[in-house]
Amino acid sequence: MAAEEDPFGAFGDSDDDGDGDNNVQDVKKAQDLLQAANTATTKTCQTDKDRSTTTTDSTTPVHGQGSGVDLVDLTNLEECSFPAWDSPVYVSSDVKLVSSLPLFGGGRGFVALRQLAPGTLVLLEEALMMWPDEQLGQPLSLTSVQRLVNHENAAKIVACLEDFHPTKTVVDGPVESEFPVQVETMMESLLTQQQSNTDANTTPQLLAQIVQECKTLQNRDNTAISTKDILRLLLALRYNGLESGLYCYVAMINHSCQPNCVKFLPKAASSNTDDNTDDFLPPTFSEVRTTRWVNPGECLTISYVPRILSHASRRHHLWEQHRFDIGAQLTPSLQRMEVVTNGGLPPSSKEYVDDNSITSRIENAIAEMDVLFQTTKNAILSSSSSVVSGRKMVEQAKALEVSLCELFSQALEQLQNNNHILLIPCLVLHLDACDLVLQADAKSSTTAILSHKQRCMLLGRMVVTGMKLLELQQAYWGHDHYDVARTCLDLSQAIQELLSKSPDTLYQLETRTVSNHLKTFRDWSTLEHKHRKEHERIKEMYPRDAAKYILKKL
Ligand SMILES: C[S@@+](CC[C@H](N)C(=O)[O-])C[C@H]1O[C@@H](n2cnc3c(N)ncnc32)[C@H](O)[C@@H]1O
Repeated sequence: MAAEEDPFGAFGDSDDDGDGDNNVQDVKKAQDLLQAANTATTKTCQTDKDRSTTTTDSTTPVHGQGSGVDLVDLTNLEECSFPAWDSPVYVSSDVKLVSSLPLFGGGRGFVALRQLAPGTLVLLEEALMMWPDEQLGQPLSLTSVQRLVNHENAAKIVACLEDFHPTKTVVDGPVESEFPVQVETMMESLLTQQQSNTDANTTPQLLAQIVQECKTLQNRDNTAISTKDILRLLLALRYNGLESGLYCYVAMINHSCQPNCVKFLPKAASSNTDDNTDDFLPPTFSEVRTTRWVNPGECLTISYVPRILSHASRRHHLWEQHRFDIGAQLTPSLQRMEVVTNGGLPPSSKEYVDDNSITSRIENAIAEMDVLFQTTKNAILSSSSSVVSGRKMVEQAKALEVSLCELFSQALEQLQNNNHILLIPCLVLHLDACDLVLQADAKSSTTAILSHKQRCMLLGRMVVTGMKLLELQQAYWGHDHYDVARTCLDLSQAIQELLSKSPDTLYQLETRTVSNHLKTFRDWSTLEHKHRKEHERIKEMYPRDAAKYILKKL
């Protein structure tokens, strides 16, 4: 399943927008507002577009890493439409769904017709089907297809899925080109698996049972649903499903390793709301926004890979799940962020990942630390606020923070590239762990458990980590991504507290690690102001109101 992201938690604060939408009459009016919001964003932001260089090679994608295609010729577009699909709630008039991309795998995709500013809402869509809770995080299997065919909207979903890649026509059609052969091989291997496997999710009995359960359903050409159709449904789910569920139009967005869009997790849109759920999207709705400037003729892309991974792991994951190969080549900006030790790229293969490679070992360590972080965080958030448990929680969070410092140093030592992409998740985890120590401390009932000195040292480490993280995120995502906003906020808050409590801590950082230009109170205060403004600037580029206006009027 392709990845989705938590958008609005990113800004680190809940914002009360004094609503004022009572006069909005209908969806049309709402769409005008949306257009206006997007236009306003375009006008006001001083973004990557205004900078002399952009770090992502957005207009010159290497096959499979960009959208899989170079810039599309806008004079020769074949628009595509799907009669079985309902129109999305909103699709920007500045993008077009086309059917003529030189891509294996359906050849369809969204293309920008005009330049799009970062944060532009391009698509708002209701899920065709959300996964049940027990499916979340689990690989899609025949059990998922069984749930689908028993869904209250099964007839509609099955009809819509006929247009998903690989389409029924491709599966049933003659094997003429390289691509259908690939699909054919996948179908055969699914069939062999289900015949030989003793796993309850793939047994022939289950397949036969699903065919029985489909008796009231049929293909669009009125034929009965066969074993082959069920396997095709499984393949279509695997190639097109997202973490939370199934969407038609979102599924038309192709993959890039440095994508220009993000699909927001529907639940995340409401997870930030303690008090006013009305302000957010219902969980079945989902939106796609740009995260950087997109040029006319560029394909809209998201990342199908769930986390930041090395090239070797991305390549294997994309092949395993989506059956396309991003190849061994990298764009120049990604190349800089992927080389290790002697300046070479770790060898990659679509078929397997070498578990002993430096990048694999670091990725495994990051995944383990991530689990530990989540467990510790859950324990802290659910703990009582007595002095004894408060002390214990702070100690646990501190131990985690130290381990994450260690993880970063180890990764840096082994990779020997202080711009490496894998340093990003190490630093994000470290920043989160610092925040957890502060949260645990704030939770303790009476007095703070951290001493003044301990707190200042921790904030100092947050500043160092935040500055490095910001540099890497800007190199990877550009300057207008909402993750950059989150780091700016963390940084400005840590600097602000140190300026008020212990500016000396900052001056000492300056001499040790950070920058030669930061010598005085004024220098740090200017930097704090700059990051705070950056956070506000980027936050403004992702207005939430537009989607809300549209949905309220549906
Ligand atoms: C979710 S669909 C995307 C829409 C698809 N292009 C279509 O026409 O239905 C995923 C499939 O699109 C193709 N695809 C997506 N991104 C690609 C890329 N960067 N390079 C090559 N193929 C890609 C792969 O075949 C993948 O399994």
